[in-house]
Amino acid sequence: MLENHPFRTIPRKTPMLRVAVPNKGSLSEAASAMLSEAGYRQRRDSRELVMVDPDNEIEFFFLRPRDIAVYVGQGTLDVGITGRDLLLDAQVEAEELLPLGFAASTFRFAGPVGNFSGVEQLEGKRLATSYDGLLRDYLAQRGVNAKVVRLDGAVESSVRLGVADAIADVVETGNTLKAAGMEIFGEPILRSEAVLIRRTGEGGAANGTAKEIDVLIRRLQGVLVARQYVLMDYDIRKDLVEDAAALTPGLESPTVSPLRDSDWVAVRSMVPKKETNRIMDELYDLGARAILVSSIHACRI
Ligand SMILES: Nc1ncnc2c1ncn2[C@@H]1O[C@H](COP(=O)(O)OP(=O)(O)OP(=O)(O)O)[C@@H](O)[C@H]1O
Ligand SMILES: O=P(O)(O)OC[C@H]1O[C@H](OP(=O)(O)OP(=O)(O)O)[C@H](O)[C@@H]1O
Ligand SMILES: [Mg+2]
Repeated sequence: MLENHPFRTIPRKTPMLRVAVPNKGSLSEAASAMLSEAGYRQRRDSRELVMVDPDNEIEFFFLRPRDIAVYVGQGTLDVGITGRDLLLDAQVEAEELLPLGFAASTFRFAGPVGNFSGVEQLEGKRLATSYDGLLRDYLAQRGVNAKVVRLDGAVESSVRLGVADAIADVVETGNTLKAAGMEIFGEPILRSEAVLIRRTGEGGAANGTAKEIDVLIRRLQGVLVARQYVLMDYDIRKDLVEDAAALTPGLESPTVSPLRDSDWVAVRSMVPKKETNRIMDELYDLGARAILVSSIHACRI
């Protein structure tokens, strides 16, 4: 009866790794893009609920990002990609394995312009949020008693509509808050980004998938490094090589190779992508020439 059902499990000797991937929202596209870059097959049609990658012995389940921590926490799925804020909000037995460097946001308090300046002013107030678990924990830690109003979305409208005095919500650019006549106050409750998660403790890799999880982590780390670093090559006079190496220390140590002109050497090093131009300028000022930058397509560190 289950033969053609999308959730049928294919009988196998060793269990496949079961991975939860966001099917919609802010995390979805970037998560699938990262998995593709890491060499995994991803769905072509956004209505697909499950997809097997037989070459890598992995099954991907496309689920709501908010639900992913629940499936992983219960051990139904081995690992998943979700937001750190969603993981903490779910209050389940799952932990972060690897930050993934996309969908960065902060979770913050905000109120009508001029109304609040600190968390202590929230005592006895009504706070609207979609992340009530996260917010209740934070308020309890700080000993603030406030009424938490749980809403599904468009939280910025809740104050104007009279159901709350202030809000706690995801802030990326701050444009949504500004448009609603609100401003942030207090320290950020949390800094979030997409993360790879796994069930906490003993049950972490209960069904013999520890090796596949390690491979997945290493591949994702490879993508992160390839995205964050470039390869820099340059020629420099031998007596300046120590100064140059200080500018381009690389991950372990730069490669220094001899040149036909024995007064000069060629140096190759990995450099943080964001600092490429500053480092090129400084190397040039030092006397380096033929400075070349190339992107890293893939790597294992
Ligand atoms: N600008 C943003 N808006 C919402 N969530 C964001 C944003 N930037 C990053 N995120 C992260 O995305 C995750 C929320 O994803 P989710 O799919 O639930 O929300 P969404 O993008 O608001 O989708 P939807 O409202 O369509 O359900 C959280 O981890 C959040 O921190
Ligand atoms: O700081 P910004 O760049 O403006 O982004 C943050 C806003 O984006 C999200 O809302 P979304 O559009 O997902 O609507 P929702 O609140 O209904 O989920 C989030 O809940 C904030 O409202
Ligand atoms: Mg939303």
